[in-house]
Amino acid sequence: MRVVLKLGTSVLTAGTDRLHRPRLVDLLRGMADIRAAGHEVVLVTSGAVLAGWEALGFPPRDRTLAEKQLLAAVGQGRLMHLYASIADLYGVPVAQVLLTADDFRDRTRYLNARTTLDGCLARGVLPIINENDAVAVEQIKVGDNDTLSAFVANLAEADLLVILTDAPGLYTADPRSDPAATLIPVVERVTPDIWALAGGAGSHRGTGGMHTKIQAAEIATRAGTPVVIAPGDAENALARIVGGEALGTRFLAHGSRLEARKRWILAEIATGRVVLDDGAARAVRERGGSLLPAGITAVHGPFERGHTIRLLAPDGHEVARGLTRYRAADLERIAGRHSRDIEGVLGFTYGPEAVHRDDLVRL
Ligand SMILES: Nc1ncnc2c1ncn2[C@@H]1O[C@H](COP(=O)(O)OP(=O)(O)O)[C@@H](O)[C@H]1O
Ligand SMILES: N[C@@H](CCC(=O)OP(=O)(O)O)C(=O)O
Repeated sequence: MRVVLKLGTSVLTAGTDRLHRPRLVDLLRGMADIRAAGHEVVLVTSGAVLAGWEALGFPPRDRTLAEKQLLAAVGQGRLMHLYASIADLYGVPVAQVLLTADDFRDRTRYLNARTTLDGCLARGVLPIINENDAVAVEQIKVGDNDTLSAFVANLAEADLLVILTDAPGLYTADPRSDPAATLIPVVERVTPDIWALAGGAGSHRGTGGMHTKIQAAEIATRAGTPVVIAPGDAENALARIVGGEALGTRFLAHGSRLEARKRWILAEIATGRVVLDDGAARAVRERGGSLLPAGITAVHGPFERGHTIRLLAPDGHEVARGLTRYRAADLERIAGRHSRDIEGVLGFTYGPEAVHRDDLVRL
């Protein structure tokens, strides 16, 4: 399974004012354990602002954006240093990836971020993601790491999103203020009744409380990824959740990830077209195979890398639709050529396929 794990400030501090080192050791051991069992982990972490606050000797709290950016700039490096040194104990190399909303909006940046994540996972590196707070002004911010983790789950096409926090899961009311509140073990759909359960902005150190977690669950489950919100202080929480134990609250996915992806590809407006030779048209239509540049006879742009394009048979009949890995101008130069020539012709390569079979919907 590919798992995106989100750790909130509340988990990293374990109820204190500082990053709680023993808690970080436990969490990293948990990640190392499930990696050793064959799973892939992408970590989305908060805690930069808190780490900066700690490093500067706990100055009076100031909620302005400029102050938070300053604290994050001070804290992000320290946070990463802690992660890197503890992960080292378990032989896990780490990578820092800082993202903002623009990285999800701009298709080229989106695809490049995905390439980096895939590269990390293929090499056994643990990617550690946070919002790039130091540069992200209000207009370009995702704003909270729960939502960021749902975007990352889509980007990484995760099989599961686990959000660990300081509450035992989603309760019928904020358990801090209502002692009679009880745990909701399974949420089939994020309905208005579920939204109504989210209290205010959460703990005094966290951002967003349960509201942003429900929002994250809605985004991820719509794209086909189930979500678990669970307590960060439960022993072996991650391994137990990945093993299927009912810990915290599980939000069920709407259909499979592949179905969601295909729905999304079909919903895109496709103005670009490529014409395939007979062999390629048959491979795509009959086997759902990838489209290689060698099978392309004509390119009708303009389109950019990552856009949805139409794949036409030699008679003009549309056989499939898919996301192109190359923009029109580049495809024109490599059309009809062997994939091993791509780098020589373009000076770079995004891989041997023009449209990968995972990005293709047959019609
Ligand atoms: N219905 C609810 N069920 C559980 N927790 C809730 C609910 N409504 C509000 N909360 C609050 O949300 C808090 C978790 O959010 P937050 O402090 O932002 O954590 P994090 O730092 O992990 O993102 C909990 O401590 C809890 O007080
Ligand atoms: N990017 C910020 C965290 C933002 C955030 O959503 O915090 P939290 O509610 O603790 O997950 C930081 O690193 O401090």
